[in-house]
Amino acid sequence: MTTTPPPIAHSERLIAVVGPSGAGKDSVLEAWRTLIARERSQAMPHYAKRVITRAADAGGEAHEAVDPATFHRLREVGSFAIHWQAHGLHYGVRSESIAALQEGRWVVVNTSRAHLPVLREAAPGVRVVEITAPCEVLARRLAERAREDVVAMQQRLQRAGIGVQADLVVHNVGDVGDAARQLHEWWLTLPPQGGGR
Ligand SMILES: Nc1ncnc2c1ncn2[C@@H]1O[C@H](COP(=O)(O)OP(=O)(O)OP(=O)(O)O)[C@@H](O)[C@H]1O
Ligand SMILES: O=P(O)(O)OC[C@H]1O[C@H](OP(=O)(O)O)[C@H](O)[C@@H]1O
Repeated sequence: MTTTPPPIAHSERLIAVVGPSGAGKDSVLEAWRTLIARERSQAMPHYAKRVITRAADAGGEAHEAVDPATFHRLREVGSFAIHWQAHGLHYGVRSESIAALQEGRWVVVNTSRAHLPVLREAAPGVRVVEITAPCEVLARRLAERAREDVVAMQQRLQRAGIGVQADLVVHNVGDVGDAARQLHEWWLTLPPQGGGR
């Protein structure tokens, strides 16, 4: 039996970061975190950790690695506020990972473009940030990152065209710090979080 994720309260402070594989979602979020840390007056948004059926040592973000059986069990008992599937992997965000929304804090989740319609149903206030780059740039970055094999990279590139309606589009083609700055400037136009910025 598959459980439908419950509605997400206070979703107006949820930021969904999406974009094609290799666009630099993780990199821009990391650069944004560094930027905010430098400007100490600003409270950090909460970055939601992901549960993924991918090996812990696969590289990239620090995710919670689980096997498929564990993932399905967690999903069936309703542990996830958000969950989706892509690239043959399962992804989930535990309810406690977005609990900061209840305190009026901003919560950032790196999620899937294909899953956005479902997420918008559960979280009508969600703000969507698309991070993107041209196809040839994606191909080069995926090859350089070398986290996936060639077939998996091709499959990721084939999804590059999935369209999104976003509140902010960041073209991450130059310095990653510039992309993070664009995201930051946009975030500063939004209502401050509980406890201020
Ligand atoms: N502005 C940039 N300039 C040069 N390289 C970049 C830039 N942004 C990201 N990269 C590099 O591109 C690769 C992909 O970046 P990253 O893993 O952040 O993308 P992603 O969108 O999170 O991808 P995925 O969805 O596959 O996890 C990484 O090796 C990263 O170091
Ligand atoms: O192609 P779409 O549906 O946008 O997204 C698919 C998935 O690919 C990326 O995952 P990863 O970080 O590369 O594992 C995204 O974060 C998302 O979870």
